[in-house]
Amino acid sequence: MAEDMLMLNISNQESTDSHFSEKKHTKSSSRQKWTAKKTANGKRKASFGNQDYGSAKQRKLDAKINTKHEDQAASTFPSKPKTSPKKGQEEHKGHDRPFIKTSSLFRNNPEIPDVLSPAVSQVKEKVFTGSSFQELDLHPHLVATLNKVLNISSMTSVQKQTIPVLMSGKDAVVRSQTGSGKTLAYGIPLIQSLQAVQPKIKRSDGPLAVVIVPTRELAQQSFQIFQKLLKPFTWIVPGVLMGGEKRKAEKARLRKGINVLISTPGRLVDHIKNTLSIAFSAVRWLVLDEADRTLDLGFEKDLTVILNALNAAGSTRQTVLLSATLTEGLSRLTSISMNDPVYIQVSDVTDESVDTSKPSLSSQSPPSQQADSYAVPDRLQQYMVVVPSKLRLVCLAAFILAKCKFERDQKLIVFISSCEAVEFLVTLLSTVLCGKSSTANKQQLSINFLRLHGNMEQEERTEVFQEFSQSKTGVLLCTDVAARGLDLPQVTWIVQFNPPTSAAEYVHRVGRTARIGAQGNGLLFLTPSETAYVDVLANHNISLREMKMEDILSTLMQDERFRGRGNWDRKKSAGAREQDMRERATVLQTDFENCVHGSVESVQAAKKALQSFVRAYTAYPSALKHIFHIRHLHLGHAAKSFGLRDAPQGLSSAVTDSTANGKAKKKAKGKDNKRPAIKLTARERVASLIRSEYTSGIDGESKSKKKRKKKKANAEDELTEG
Ligand SMILES: Nc1ncnc2c1ncn2[C@@H]1O[C@H](COP(=O)(O)OP(=O)(O)OP(=O)(O)O)[C@@H](O)[C@H]1O
Repeated sequence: MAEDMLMLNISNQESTDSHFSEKKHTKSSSRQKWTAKKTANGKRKASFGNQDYGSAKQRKLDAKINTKHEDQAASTFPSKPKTSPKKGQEEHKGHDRPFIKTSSLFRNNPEIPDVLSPAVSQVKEKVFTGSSFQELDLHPHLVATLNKVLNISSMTSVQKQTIPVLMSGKDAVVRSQTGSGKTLAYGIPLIQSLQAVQPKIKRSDGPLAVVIVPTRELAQQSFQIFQKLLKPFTWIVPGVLMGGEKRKAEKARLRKGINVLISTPGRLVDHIKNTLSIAFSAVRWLVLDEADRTLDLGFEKDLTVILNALNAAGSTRQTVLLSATLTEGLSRLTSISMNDPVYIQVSDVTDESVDTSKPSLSSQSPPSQQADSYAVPDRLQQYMVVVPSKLRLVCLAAFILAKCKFERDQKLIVFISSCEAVEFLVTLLSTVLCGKSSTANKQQLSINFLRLHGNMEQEERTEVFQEFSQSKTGVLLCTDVAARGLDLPQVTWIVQFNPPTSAAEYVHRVGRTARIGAQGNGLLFLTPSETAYVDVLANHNISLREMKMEDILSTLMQDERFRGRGNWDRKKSAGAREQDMRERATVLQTDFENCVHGSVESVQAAKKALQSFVRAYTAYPSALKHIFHIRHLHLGHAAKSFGLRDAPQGLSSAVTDSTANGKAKKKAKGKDNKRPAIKLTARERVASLIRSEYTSGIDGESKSKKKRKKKKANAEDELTEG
């Protein structure tokens, strides 16, 4: 009887099923926990607890729910044959899966439009030159260090162009593609000049060089490079300051003396304001790496404080700005106390007749030619895939399986728009794909899932950064905190699961692969309503090839863990193959949903992740709002991509219960008093979600805790940090 009622309700419409089924699942799996545990070696590992979430009985119930619900309408999925198994096929011996109908996941999706990436003449840069460092007038110990410690002998194009300019004492604005060796392009002349200072530099001289970088990981990485370069020049001391570290310890190091100071902007400002022992009178070099990011809105203020402090100290200095995407706001960049800078742009030098030893543009004028065109590495293969929202999660999972289970030595970085979504997806993907939550018939699969985002403790961030750097395989899910400057070896794929907020950020994200002449690949996920983003990239001479969603999903045919009950003879027809693929995608989605709905905690985590995704969606700049607008989001479908069976219902009522949504209250008036089934339009729900993210009280937090959280979220803008 109860089950009949359940089926009656779910057959009404998509949005009602989750309410009931969620209850059922929560009850049946109340032992599960969405927790992060410390393992024996001290590392945090996400888990759902240690028991099956899907008993055979439970799965049968799920299937019934799905079946009843899914019979409603024909799929709008393009070119799908309507094939369903005959009655006899429903009982598949030796298999505990109930018969899976695939129409829910593949139904009511928007059409996938044909996407034509406009033809562009991609800007190319030649990475290497045949010139060796010996040609430059460098200290022999520095050349030996490059050869022996860094294993480097010939210069890259950007180094060949930049080092002589900086050695001549000039300021420079340097633009060259990602992974082309910009760090050494400024690092080598900087060390060359400091080692020659007479009398020899002493620790007590304080900073002679200040290097500003946007993120903590990049600060650590740059610091390590300076440590190596300075091996023969032991009297010059490098040091790093960055948010997340203990201020007291940093103060003590500053007091002892740091000659090459590498810092994130926020933390340096902090010390300028609070540490008496920081003196800039000896500063001769100022380097702004990833200069366009460091000068982005919000951090301009910090930079002004830093520049004022340097100027007040009265020292004359050389200033260097570097990035792969120095275009907009260039005049603002150069006007920040640069002295007649030389503009260096390693532009199209695939033409052998171009002399790469000379700056490609007039030394007096900023780059205007190709100013809007970004160079991307020559051996980078760029793809995009159009995936309807509902299918995004299974498609990402299938792609990860394709690379990590069925190919060898693959190392992936997956960019996601918010910390909460990273945190949630890393747990969900590792639990379901690695079979940690599996029923007995599923084998375990070992994929090393890691995460990196700004809400993590610094100690753990450092640990993850190092672990992923050193590993040959694995999947790093991260926010844009890892988009710039990081030199993580052997990354084979960059997946942009959420599109970046600008073409420049696209270039930096994708630039974490195909570095220094290596081969690499990028895959950008777009929904059908986001395909105009391809034109935005084309405006910057970036061209992508299309990968078909079906080709990604077809990986699931190789994975028997996701086989449904249908006994498809795949050799027979394309239709049977497609039906099999859909069935498996549905099984996988069902596994995700069961996993999420297995505990109250995991549902809350999914909701939080969904909210943060929606919030991030509102953060696209106005120039991109015609593509990324919350109006285009289908919340129910987006919810599926977080393993939720529906857009959070509780949330809307929580919103309407509070004063946040007067409109909704009005609608609710006069309806069922006991359980106000408030129906909001999709738009209202999105608006409620955004408004209620920190105020809805869904997690019952105290006001002050929420306030603190909000403050943290604001400070943690994932792009630049203190
Ligand atoms: N001359 C060289 N020969 C061989 N490898 C080099 C050379 N110069 C630098 N590299 C290596 O190339 C890699 C990329 O260098 P680097 O991180 O400086 O690139 P980048 O241009 O700053 O990239 P991004 O724009 O992403 O910050 C590093 O591993 C570095 O050690």
